[in-house]
Amino acid sequence: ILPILSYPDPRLRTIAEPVKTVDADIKQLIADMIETMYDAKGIGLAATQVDRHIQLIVMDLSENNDSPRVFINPKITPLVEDKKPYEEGCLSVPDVYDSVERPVKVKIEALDGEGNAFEEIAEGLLAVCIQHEMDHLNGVLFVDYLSSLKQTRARDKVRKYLKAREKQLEK
Ligand SMILES: O=C(O)C[C@@H](Cc1ccccc1)[C@H](O)SCc1ccccc1
Ligand SMILES: [Zn+2]
Repeated sequence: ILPILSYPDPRLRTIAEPVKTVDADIKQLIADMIETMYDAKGIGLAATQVDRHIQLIVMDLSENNDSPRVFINPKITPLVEDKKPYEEGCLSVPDVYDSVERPVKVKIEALDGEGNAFEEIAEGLLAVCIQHEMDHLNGVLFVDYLSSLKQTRARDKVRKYLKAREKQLEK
């Protein structure tokens, strides 16, 4: 299980580098990130969130959490102007949820966990999640789209959440 960076940690603002070769190290990181994502009850996780600054995203939108997906060096192209709001959360901004508007349909071009290139049209939750994760690789958090008042409240909420969790762990 890898530690997940929490907002407003500046390392979350790092721009991720492209992956050159999908070697054994990358495959180990993929396995570790998938385990970390399941443990944290997330449906997506970007390498940035575990302080590894490479263009790697893992995701599992399935019911029984048994079909993980890997996106390496992903490129996203919005296919429609139409945007829709979605109540987003983030494993790096625990206990904060708010509405974010994003294009409803995007094209994804990426490499899979074996390094093979693929292309996919995404709508619905996959479109929301891949754009949320892509933001992480570009040092962007969903709270950046909210008002400064909401960002202040988010910082306070995360601080309180982490303090409470610390106390809990000390017992
Ligand atoms: O922190 C992350 O990047 C993982 C997010 C991905 C996500 C954010 C917004 C909308 C969809 C996915 C976590 O999975 S947040 C927890 C969660 C779980 C189920 C549905 C939505 C959010
Ligand atoms: Zn997130």
